[in-house]
Amino acid sequence: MTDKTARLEKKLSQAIEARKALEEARKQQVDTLSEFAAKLTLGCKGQDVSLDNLLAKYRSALAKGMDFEHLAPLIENTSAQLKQLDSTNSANQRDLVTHIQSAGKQLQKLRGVPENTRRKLRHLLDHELGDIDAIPEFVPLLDKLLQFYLQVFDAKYEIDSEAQQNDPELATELLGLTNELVFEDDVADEVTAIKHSISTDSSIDSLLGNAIAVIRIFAKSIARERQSAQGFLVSLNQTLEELHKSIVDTTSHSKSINKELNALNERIEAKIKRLTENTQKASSISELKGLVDDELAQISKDLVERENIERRDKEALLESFDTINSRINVLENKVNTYKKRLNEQRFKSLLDGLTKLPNRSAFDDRYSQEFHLFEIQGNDVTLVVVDVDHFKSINDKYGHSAGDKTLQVIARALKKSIRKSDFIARYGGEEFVILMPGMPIEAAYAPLEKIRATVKSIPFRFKDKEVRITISLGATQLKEGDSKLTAFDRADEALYEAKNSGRDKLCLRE
Ligand SMILES: Nc1nc2c(ncn2[C@@H]2O[C@H](COP(=O)(O)OP(=O)(O)OP(=O)(O)O)[C@@H](O)[C@H]2O)c(=O)[nH]1
Repeated sequence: MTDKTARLEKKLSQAIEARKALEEARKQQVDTLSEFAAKLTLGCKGQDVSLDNLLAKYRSALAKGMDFEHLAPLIENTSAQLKQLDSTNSANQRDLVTHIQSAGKQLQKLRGVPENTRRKLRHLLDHELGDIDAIPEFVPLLDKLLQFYLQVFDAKYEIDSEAQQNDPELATELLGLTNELVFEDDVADEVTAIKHSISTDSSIDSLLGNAIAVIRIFAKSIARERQSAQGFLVSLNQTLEELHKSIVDTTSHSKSINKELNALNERIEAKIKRLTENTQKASSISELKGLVDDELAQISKDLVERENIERRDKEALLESFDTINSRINVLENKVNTYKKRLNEQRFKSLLDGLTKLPNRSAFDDRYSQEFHLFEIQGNDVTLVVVDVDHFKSINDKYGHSAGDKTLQVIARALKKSIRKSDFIARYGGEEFVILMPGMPIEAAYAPLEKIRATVKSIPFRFKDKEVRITISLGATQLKEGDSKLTAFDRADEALYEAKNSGRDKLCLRE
């Protein structure tokens, strides 16, 4: 009898141990989830200051191990803030579109716009620009393009004779702007055709049409980018909400199971106590047998019930962790893919689409850094401006794509000829800049001469004719009292001198 009671007590204490282990495992899983949720919030950082603050609070609450009931209001606030951010973005974008459209409507009212251009403009304003969302990095470029459009438009109303209808300067400017934009591969042919048209026809009407075409392609690519960003944020938000719900469900489910188990435990303990008391009180073996049989039957039933509850709890818990885990995996993949895209986009926006060299924005950044270092350390920095000679005639004689190919070949040759520590960028059109930190101008002479000779020795072949292409270079060294602009102007003057003294030359300016 005492044996049976001891066995029951042992079984009970084993059950309690198993329960403890289960709770420990659950605690560990919840800790892992909390850590992951904290990392996830870092993915949303940088969108908005108040959102950043809420996310920081959320992370610190998770780090302190705050339980989910207390986290719930924080999560609700964060979700509300995310929604608000989304509606603010939409409102800003609606404003931008309204401004663009009202400016465009005014333009449409003006007389003298060629019918074809007017039609394209109307389509651009009514459809394409309406579809875009303003991603901050793209706004300045879009703005530049629109300003360019207005500039060409003004030019149209200033011209008074047929002879002035061409404006090569504006054409070069539009070409430069188009070069600054990085387009997806699927529109590469369209962009090449537009660039060709800009460099072969600088009439104002054609420039107006081409400016619209560039804005159209650009707006499309922004809309695409925005859609994918929006899709990502929406699904991130949804998955976070689902995750939150799963965790809250699991927690409340565990709470109710705990209550059930505690009641059952109390019942079992009371029965064991009663059994012990009754065995002592029993006056005959048969009375004792009857009592014990009844009680044991009850206790066994309770223990089976207990096992069932625990099994169900364990299964439900495992199932809910599986769901949470798979949601987290999906989310993690989405976050990684999107981060990769963002990095690519950031990287792309600093590269020149044609030559894949750093573009002018990248140069401006690097030049500021080098200039700053020069101001505090006074080290030697040589700045070089390189320009392809008579490049226009290559376009004119052999076509715009031959011109593009030439720029790519020269860019590769320049890149190969400089040191790892030097920096080269395509500054615009057929112009490149090189920064040579740690290089005094006297020492730069020989390597720059070598670069000039290397380009001259490239065997270009167009229309079965061997063509020699040369470059002119102007170089200067940063000196005390310089600003970025004065130093750049000095290098430009040196280039001008090289051009004026017959091209295919390197000129230095102290
Ligand atoms: N193919 C092609 N041509 C371009 C590109 N960017 C600018 N250009 C052309 O480069 C030419 C530059 O001509 P100019 O500034 O007159 O100079 P140049 O003919 O090189 O003559 P010099 O500099 O005086 O030796 C213009 O005809 C532009 O249309 C481009 O990305 N591709």
